[in-house]
Amino acid sequence: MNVVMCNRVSKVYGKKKAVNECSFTIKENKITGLIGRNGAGKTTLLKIIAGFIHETAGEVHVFSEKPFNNLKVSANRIYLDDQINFSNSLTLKDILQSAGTFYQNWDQGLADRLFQYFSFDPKQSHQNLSKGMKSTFNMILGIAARCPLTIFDEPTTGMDASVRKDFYRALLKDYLDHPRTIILSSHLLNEIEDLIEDVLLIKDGETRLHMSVENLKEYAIAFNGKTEDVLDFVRNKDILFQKRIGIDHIYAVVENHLKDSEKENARSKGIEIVSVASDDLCTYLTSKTIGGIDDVFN
Ligand SMILES: Nc1ncnc2c1ncn2[C@@H]1O[C@H](COP(=O)(O)OP(=O)(O)OP(=O)(O)O)[C@@H](O)[C@H]1O
Repeated sequence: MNVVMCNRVSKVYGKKKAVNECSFTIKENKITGLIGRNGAGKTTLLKIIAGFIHETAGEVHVFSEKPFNNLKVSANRIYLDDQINFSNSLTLKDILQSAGTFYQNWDQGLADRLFQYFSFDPKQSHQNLSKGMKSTFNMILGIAARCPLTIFDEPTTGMDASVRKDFYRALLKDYLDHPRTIILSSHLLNEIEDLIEDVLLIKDGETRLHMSVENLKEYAIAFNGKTEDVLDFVRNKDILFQKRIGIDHIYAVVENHLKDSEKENARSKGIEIVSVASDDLCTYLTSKTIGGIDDVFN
């Protein structure tokens, strides 16, 4: 079953198209990583899916309903980001307790154990938490709520490395016992690569790619060798990224549609064929130029 369906969804703020005709579906009980650069439209897209803001054009369905101001959708999803605010009169313990009355699948025992593990003070107010501690507290809410649709918008903002690791591990462990549909946005694929099943990559508000992490690993291939030989070899191919190495060498990345015979041909010319890390590939696919920052200096 599709939990999220977006068909040519756009969101315009004044003259800015934050989301531009995005189309994709997210199936039930999958963890999807929404990856994109700063300003790519991740938050806008997630807020549309959560039902906080209305799309300008296109069609969005969440649990087969239009999400904006929809009770069924809001009862079945949780959206967490670092902007979340709670009343100052509530302590952290109060917030956890009231969450239990709000979310049908709430696991108070798990929330309490995570709360203790991360050494929170039950009497503290949410407002006075540090940035990283706010994110950690949000994580507890997001995991213990066990909502059928769980949306984390850049959940690890401010977290230190060990808390980040703990977060991903806790989320994965709980997901394996209680599968649900989870969307996590991030700038960095490598951090969440082991956790997610699918990658939804957006660039300038448009869907650039939507596929499994497994397929993403095979999506591109790189050639490393003498500039003349490599450029000759990739002449009729779309170059996703290229970088000059030294005086007469180049590294060029193209989509991986190569036949074995072509690979052999490249090798026979002394060109090295190397795989491309998924994280690097996402950077190349969302870059404004095929040379990246080097183009500024060339
Ligand atoms: N309320 C708003 N009014 C005007 N422009 C907005 C508004 N919200 C977002 N934008 C613009 O829409 C674009 C997409 O913003 P969005 O916050 O969705 O990106 P993002 O991918 O989440 O970015 P980041 O990774 O930096 O948080 C940006 O150019 C941003 O300036």
